[in-house]
Amino acid sequence: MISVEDALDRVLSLVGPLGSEYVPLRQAAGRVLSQPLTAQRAQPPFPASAMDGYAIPTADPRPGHTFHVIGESAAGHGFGGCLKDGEAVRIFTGAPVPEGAKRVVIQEDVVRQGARVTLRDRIDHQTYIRPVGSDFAQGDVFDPSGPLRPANLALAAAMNHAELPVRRRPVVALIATGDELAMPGETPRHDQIIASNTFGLAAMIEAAGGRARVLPIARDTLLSLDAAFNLATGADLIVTIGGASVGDHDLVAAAAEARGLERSFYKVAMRPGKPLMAGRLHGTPIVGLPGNPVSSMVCGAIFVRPMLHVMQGLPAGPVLRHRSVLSAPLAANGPREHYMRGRRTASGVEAFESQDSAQLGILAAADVLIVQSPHDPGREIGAEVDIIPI
Ligand SMILES: Nc1nc2c(c(=O)[nH]1)N[C@H]1C(S)=C(S)[C@@H](COP(=O)(O)OP(=O)(O)OC[C@H]3O[C@@H](n4cnc5c(N)ncnc54)[C@H](O)[C@@H]3O)O[C@H]1N2
Ligand code: MOO
Repeated sequence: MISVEDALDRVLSLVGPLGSEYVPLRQAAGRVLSQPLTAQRAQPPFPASAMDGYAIPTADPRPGHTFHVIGESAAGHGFGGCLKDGEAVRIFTGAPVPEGAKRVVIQEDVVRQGARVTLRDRIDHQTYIRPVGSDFAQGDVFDPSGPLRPANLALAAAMNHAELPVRRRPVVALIATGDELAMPGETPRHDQIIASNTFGLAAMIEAAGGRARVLPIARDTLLSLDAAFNLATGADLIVTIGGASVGDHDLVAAAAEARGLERSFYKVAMRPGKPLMAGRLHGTPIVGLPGNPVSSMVCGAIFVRPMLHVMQGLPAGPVLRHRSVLSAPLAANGPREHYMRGRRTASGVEAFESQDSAQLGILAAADVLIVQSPHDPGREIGAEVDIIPI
């Protein structure tokens, strides 16, 4: 058995960044740029008014000062002329500030009578002019560090990019295995259960930027598993679920070996998730998850998600941990790193009493995994712990 850290290094060494493609802005949310963007123009591209009011050619006007209004500048309809002493242009937010203007006076600070405006008693000292390029200059480089967020997309649009160069989404072939499995909505035999992990993992993969290709359930025969591997051809990553342990019907490794599996490791000192397997099958990375529903989801979060990050060009590393304090004690741990299903409470976090890796109800109620090191002697209320939000 290897450590979780070692296993993560090994699975991450099986993958690398995928190629890139251009996608329309509207499809780029959550994708990762494959090259930095360069602003095609400055923003604002002209000195722009920040307020509704009057553009005047005087930087430091006095109360009572009067101007003759000679035209209007609206957003999308600038004023063509140049302001001279004693003149003003009616202006609106976002409109180009005319040549010769030194500042904008907001309309609340003037009295307008016909074509004349007179400044009221109290006028502030702001110019209300946004200089050219005060948001970004032409040629500025934008290279966000993570998946594209809504604000990033707005910025890319403002830089006049209609399509963005992004990493290809990793295609993940998901193979659930087991004679006991039926699909949701089917009428299972009394000795069957419903395939559940598949759907949790598919959602996890897609939330992490991948595309899940859910293949038909493979039965517990070498022939059926072989057929499933054939269907996985072309995927960027193969993930199997179940059949990873030592039982007579746990045939995933045997079926993969018959096809030339280069195994990287089998068994990790973690709980749940001990019978995890990883390697390469004809060049394609493969991860064999344990079948227990919680085990497969926890291994998905700890190993598959970071692999998908690397495939999209994001930095390699473990899932982000936070610190919290215990609001209930933790019992001593055995030799495996324990990823305990827990919940946030008013004063910290606490682990659920049952940590059975078959119980999806508890996983669904949990909002954190509390990480307990191997051989940890146990912790009192108030002790600090690492948590992983889920
Ligand atoms: N003698 C030993 N027995 C077991 C060991 C061991 O070390 N020695 N390890 C245990 C651990 S830990 C785990 S985890 C499980 C993993 O077993 P497998 O990966 O072989 O998984 P299966 O036997 O196929 O299934 C286990 C369990 O999960 C259910 N399952 C499987 N796939 C799905 C699915 N897609 N959706 C929902 N549920 C699924 C399956 O019906 C079983 O109940 O082995 C222990 N045994
Ligand atoms: O380590 Mo197995 O993954 O629960 O129960």
